[in-house]
Amino acid sequence: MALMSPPPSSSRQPQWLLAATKRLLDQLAVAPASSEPLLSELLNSFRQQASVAAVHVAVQATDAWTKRLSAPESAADSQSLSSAAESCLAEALDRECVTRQNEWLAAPISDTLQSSVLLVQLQAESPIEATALASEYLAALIAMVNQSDSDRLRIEQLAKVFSAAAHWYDDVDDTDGESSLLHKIADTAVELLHCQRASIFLWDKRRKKLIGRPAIGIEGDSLEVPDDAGVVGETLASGQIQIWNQGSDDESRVNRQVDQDLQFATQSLVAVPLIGRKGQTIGVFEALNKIDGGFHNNDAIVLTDLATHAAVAIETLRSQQSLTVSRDRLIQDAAGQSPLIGQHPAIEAIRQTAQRVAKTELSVLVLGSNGTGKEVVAKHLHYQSDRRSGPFTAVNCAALVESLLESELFGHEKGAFTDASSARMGQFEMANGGTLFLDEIGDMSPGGQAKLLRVLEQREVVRVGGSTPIPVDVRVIAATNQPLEDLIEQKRFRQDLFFRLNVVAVSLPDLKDRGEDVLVLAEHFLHHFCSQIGRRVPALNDSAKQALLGHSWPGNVRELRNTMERICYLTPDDQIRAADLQLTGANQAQPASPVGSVTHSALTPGIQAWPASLNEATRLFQIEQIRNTIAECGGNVTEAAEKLELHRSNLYRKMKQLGMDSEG
Ligand SMILES: Nc1ncnc2c1ncn2[C@@H]1O[C@H](COP(=O)(O)OP(=O)(O)OP(=O)(O)O)[C@@H](O)[C@H]1O
Repeated sequence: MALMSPPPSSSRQPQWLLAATKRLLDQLAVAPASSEPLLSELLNSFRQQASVAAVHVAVQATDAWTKRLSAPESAADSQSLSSAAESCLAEALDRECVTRQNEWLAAPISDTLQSSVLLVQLQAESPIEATALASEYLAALIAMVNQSDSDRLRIEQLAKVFSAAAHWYDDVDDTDGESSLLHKIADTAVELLHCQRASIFLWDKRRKKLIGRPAIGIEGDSLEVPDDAGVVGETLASGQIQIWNQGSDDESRVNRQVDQDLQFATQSLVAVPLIGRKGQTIGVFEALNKIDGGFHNNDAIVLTDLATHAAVAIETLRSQQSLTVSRDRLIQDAAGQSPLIGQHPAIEAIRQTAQRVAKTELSVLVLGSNGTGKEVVAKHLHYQSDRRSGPFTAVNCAALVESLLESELFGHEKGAFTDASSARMGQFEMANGGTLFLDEIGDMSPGGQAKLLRVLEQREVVRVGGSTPIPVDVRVIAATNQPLEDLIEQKRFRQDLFFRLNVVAVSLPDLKDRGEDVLVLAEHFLHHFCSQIGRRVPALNDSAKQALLGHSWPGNVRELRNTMERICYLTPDDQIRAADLQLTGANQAQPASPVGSVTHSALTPGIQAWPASLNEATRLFQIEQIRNTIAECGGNVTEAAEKLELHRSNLYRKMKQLGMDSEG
C-alpha cells in the first residue's frame, strides 16, 4: 500500500476532529469493504461541530461537478451546484488552497485519480477561521482515505489479474496455442472490465496490418485491419492509452468498418499498447462496450496490467513454439542419423510393430546377431513413440563389471565407494521421460538382473550408497544376441526378468538372409559416406552386386557399412566392381545368382568365390548370364539372343568362345 501523506499538524485542531481522526484511522486499519460510511460519519460530525449548513465532497466529472457525499444527506438531493459554489470550487482547485466566496468555503482534496474538493456551506454562526482550518485538515484526511481506497482497489485488481494470468497457459497446446491463449486473455479482460468484448491486435509490421483475435463471427476468428485505422491505430502510433465513449468523444475516431465486419456496434472503447519484453510495441489490446456506462481511467489501468501480462504470455508462447519447432527439427535430424533401412518382410514387420507399440509403455526385446541393427531398431522404436522428445540412452551391459554396472544404471551418492568423489545420476535417471536401451542383456550379472527387475517393477531407482527412491519414467528396450531361453535353463538368466523384458519381441535376421536388402543397404551407405565427403556416388556394377549378394556377412550390417565406407574413401572410380569390394573368400557364402536372375541357379558348379583374375571373373559372369537368360526363355536361344541384344549366330559364337556347350 502506498504511503499516505500525513494530515497537517494537529496541534491547533479541535479535540473532536482529533478524536474523529483516530476513530477513522482505527476503522481503516481493519480494511473495511468501503470507506463511504466512515467519510459520511466524518462529514456529519464536522457539520455539527463546526456549525455549518452543509458539507459536500464534490467531484469534477468530464464537464460538470457532482456531489459524491453530502452532510446532511438531504443536501445531496439536488445534484447541481449553484454557480457561486462552482466558482468557489474552481478557484480552490486553481489556487490549490482553501478558498472562501461568500457563504461557500472550498478546500481542495489532493487526489491522484480525480479532481475533488471539500465544499462547505457556511451559515451566520459558523466560525470562519476555525472552519477553514478544520476543512483543510478534513480535505487531507479525505485524500488519505481515497488513497487508501484506491490502493485497496488496485491490490484487488492486481490479484485478479495475477490469478487470471496464471491460468492462461492451462491446456494451451502447441498447434492452436496462440489462438486459445488470446481467447483466454480476452475473456479475462471482459470479466475484469465488465464489458461486452475484448480483442488483442497483434502487429504485422512488415505488412502494416493489425491482426485482431478473437474476432467473433469472422471466419478464421481473426480480423485484419490497416495498422493506422481507428482508435486501435491511434494507440499503436502514439503508444498511449486511448479511451473513446460514444456521445462525449469524436465519432470519426472509430473504425466503423470493423463494426460492420463483426456485426457489432461499438459504444465505448479503451485501447492500450502491448509492449514486448524488449520495449517494442507488439500490438494493441482493446476492450469494447463497458456494461454500465463508459470506460474510465481505472479501466485503462486494469487493461494496461492485463496487457503487460498478455505481452509476456504471447512472447513466451511464441518462443516456446519456436523452441518446439527447433526441437522437432533436432529430433528429426537425430532420427535421420540412424534410419531403419530395408524392405525385407522382417524389417517391414518391425516397422509395423514399432507403430503398434508407439503409444504404449510395453517393454521390447530385440533379438539378433551382432551388427544386425538392434540399436537401430531400438532408436526407431524410440523416435516412433511419444517419448521421441525425451532422451535415448544406451548401455552395453556386457562392457561393465557388476559393481560398475549398478552405479552406471542407477547412479551413486557422494562417498558411495572409494572413487565416488561426487554424486552422479545413473542412466535410468538420465533417460527419464525417454528410452533406455540395454544392449547385451544376456551378459548381465545375476545381481544386476535382480536390481533391474526391481526398478522395472517399482519404477524408481535408489542410487548406490543412497536410500531415497527416485521415481523414473523410462521405457526399457533390451537386446541380446544370445538365446535367453537357453540361459534361463542354465540358470544364468532370470525367468521373471525375461518375462518383464520380453513383452514384445522383435527378431532381426542375419544380413545374408535379407535378400535384396543387402543392395538397398549398400546403396544407402554409399550415398551416406559419399555425401559426407562430397564425392559423386559411384555405381555398383553387376559383378559388385552379385558379390554383395553372395557374401555371407558374418559381421552383418556393420560389416557392410564398413565395406561401403572404405569404398567411398579408397575407390575413386565411378564404377564399383566386385574386386573393389575385397570380400574375402572366407566370408563368401554359397554363390549367389546373377543379379536380376529369376532362376537363382547356382554359379558355375564348383566355383565358391569370384576368381581374382578379372578376365576369368568376366568369363564366369558371362556364362552365368547366358545360361540364365536361356533358361528364362525356356531354352529358346533366338529369344535369349534378343534379350541379350545379340544376333542369334553371335550368341552361338560367344558361347563357343566361353567354352559352353551350345547343344545342352
Ligand atoms: N536396418 C538398418 N538400416 C540402416 N543402418 C543399419 C541397419 N542395421 C544396422 N545398421 C547400421 O549397422 C551398424 C550396426 O548396427 P547396430 O549397432 O544397431 O547393431 P547391433 O545389432 O546393435 O550390434 P551389436 O550387437 O554389435 O551391438 C550401425 O552403424 C547401424 O547404423
